[in-house]
Amino acid sequence: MRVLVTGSAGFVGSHVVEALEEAGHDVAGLDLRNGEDVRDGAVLDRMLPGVEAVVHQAAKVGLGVDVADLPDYTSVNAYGTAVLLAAMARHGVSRLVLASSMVVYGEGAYDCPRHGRVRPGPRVAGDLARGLFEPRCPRCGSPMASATIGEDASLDPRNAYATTKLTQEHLAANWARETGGTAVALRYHNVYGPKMPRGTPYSGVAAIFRSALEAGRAPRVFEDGGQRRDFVHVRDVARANLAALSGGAAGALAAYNVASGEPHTVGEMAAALAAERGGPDPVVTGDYRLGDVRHIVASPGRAAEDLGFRARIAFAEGVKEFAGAPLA
Ligand SMILES: Cc1cn([C@H]2C[C@H](O)[C@@H](COP(=O)(O)OP(=O)(O)O[C@H]3O[C@@H](C)[C@H](O)[C@@H](O)[C@H]3O)O2)c(=O)[nH]c1=O
Repeated sequence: MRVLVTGSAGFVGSHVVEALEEAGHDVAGLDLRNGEDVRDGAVLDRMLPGVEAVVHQAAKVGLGVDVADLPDYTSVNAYGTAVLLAAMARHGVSRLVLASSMVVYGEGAYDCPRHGRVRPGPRVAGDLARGLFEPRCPRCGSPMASATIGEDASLDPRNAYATTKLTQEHLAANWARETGGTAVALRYHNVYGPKMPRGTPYSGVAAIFRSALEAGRAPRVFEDGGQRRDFVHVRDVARANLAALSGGAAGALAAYNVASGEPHTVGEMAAALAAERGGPDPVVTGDYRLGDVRHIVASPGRAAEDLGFRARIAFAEGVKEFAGAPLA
């Protein structure tokens, strides 16, 4: 297939390009680093003729918790996707794979012993400052056990980044309905791996820990380090994109978790990276970021069933490689 990858020079995008080429696809790339803006319809008009599918990775990423960030996130993620979809319609491109994110869920799922499956709201500063990190049942205050989250869970985007990621899904669903196109949204969990951007506020915790260790500093673990995440290796994420190119159904958007199915705590990630690099040992600070979710544990079953995608790189193996791999 002739495939256009947007964000092709980025962390995930560059691995996607490699995976698609290895599978024999004819890949074109578009990236801001090469002066190509997805919001520029004329650029798309030049690149889309002959393209059969678009894999849309270009986005403004990061935490996006500052209201001042809203215009930029909306412009790049929401408006950029709208321009891309309109151009795809003009050129009769009928297949889209979209990089979405687990942030569309907000907090993870929990089981209350009295009320069953619960989706708690944001944790409050007062509780976090007192070290009360685990969300309690909003109805009865009982402690809850974290549970896996599936694609049918209610969506609860809580910041600029999350809101524009969900908007991208809605726009893609609209495009699919109107044009009969096929859209697959991949909700990435915590992606890590070679070429991850060096520790900036915009990169994930694995890169931030890795950068600290490289500089001889101890990784600083927030809360008590018990926050659960699904760390999924970037080459597995690239394979998920490849699988998504032949998934989905005409006229609709299908959304999938892209996850390893093997949750680990943030403390485990810090400890494993520090052990691989020979220290320094992580420091558990008790600090917290307001707006962070406590646990988000993915159910990877639907992607396995519908797309045949199963992550192959286990945590121990992936972290061992990442500890010594190049960062961007
Ligand atoms: C930066 C940092 C985070 N943490 C904790 C906070 C969280 O509980 C946990 C995970 O934090 P983060 O990796 O920042 O991600 P996160 O789990 O909040 O996820 C979000 O993060 C964005 C970077 C991505 O763009 C988003 O798509 C989304 O994945 O690690 C530390 O303990 N130490 C640190 O130095």
